[in-house]
Amino acid sequence: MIEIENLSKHFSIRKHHQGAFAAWKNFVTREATLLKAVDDLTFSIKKGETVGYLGPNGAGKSTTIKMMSGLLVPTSGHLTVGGLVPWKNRKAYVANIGVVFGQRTTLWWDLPVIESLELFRHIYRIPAPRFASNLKEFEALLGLQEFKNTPVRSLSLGQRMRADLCAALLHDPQILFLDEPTIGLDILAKERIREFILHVNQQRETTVLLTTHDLSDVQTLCQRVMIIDHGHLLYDGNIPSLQKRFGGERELIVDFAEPYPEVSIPGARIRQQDRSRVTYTFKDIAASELIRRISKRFNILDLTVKEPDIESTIRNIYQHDLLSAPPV
Ligand SMILES: Nc1ncnc2c1ncn2[C@@H]1O[C@H](COP(=O)(O)OP(=O)(O)OP(=O)(O)O)[C@@H](O)[C@H]1O
Repeated sequence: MIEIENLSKHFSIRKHHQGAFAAWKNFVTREATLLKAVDDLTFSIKKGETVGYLGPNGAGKSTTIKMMSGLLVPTSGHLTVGGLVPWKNRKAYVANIGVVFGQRTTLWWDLPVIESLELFRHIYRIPAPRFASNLKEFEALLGLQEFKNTPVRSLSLGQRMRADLCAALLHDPQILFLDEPTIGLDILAKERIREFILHVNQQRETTVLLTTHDLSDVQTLCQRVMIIDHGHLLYDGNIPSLQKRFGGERELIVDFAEPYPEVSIPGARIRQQDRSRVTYTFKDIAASELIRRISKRFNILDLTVKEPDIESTIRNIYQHDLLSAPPV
């Protein structure tokens, strides 16, 4: 569905010197440096996949999405989406994609939501029955009724995002690009949007590429994650493998039948001991083996195993540059 090979986007940035002489020098020499926002990227995405596209600020995520949606032309490399080149076959291409940028709306600011949606019907030449049935379905799922006659400028952020999602999908695109679709939303609004994206992916087999800094979006929606930084692809795989490779330690909380004075176990560290409750941390040993070792020596009342959360795994990767070399 999406094929990307050796894709790069470089920006030429003018150097800025301070002062009048420097400004003159700037003007005369037009000194520039090259910023490699996306650098030699290769990957492909199959129909129906939901992929989380992650990376720290400035990593090159939006630049990639802009190229994929045809808003930017690459410096070099190959990119096709559904067999089309996004910035060449514009008309045929936009019929195939839906785009939502969390930071800005594609709707008409002064028009009521429903009139904006009607305009999309004309722009995309959506047949009337198709438009009506899609609108009915999306209205119900996104709860648009309560604000469909309100001008876009007066909507809350969560309402605006719901209206934007509806607008992006009315023409039945096969691919949906989402750039920070839940940014700034409260937990309930986020949940509603995630449920809607899942529904669309499952019922219509829409391919979804999602950039977000909210990792619970990724956990709920994505079977696959790609991590980029400095324009390079650093990781491409699923969340469990990422956790296994870069996750922190797991925790085993044990409630003993009585307080034992010495509860050390080979393969685990004691993080906390509070009378008969002990918290162990472990990484290179199976939980079942650890439990076996403990139960051999002590009487146990209760056990809980806690996985490291994805948030701390990703933080660990960014902070320690764990993926910088060699690339996967
Ligand atoms: N039009 C442009 N001209 C010059 N530099 C640009 C332009 N667009 C993006 N950049 C630079 O390219 C790099 C990648 O930016 P991009 O917006 O793709 O990052 P991002 O991963 O989406 O970041 P964020 O999570 O902060 O949105 C940044 O250093 C940015 O300043």
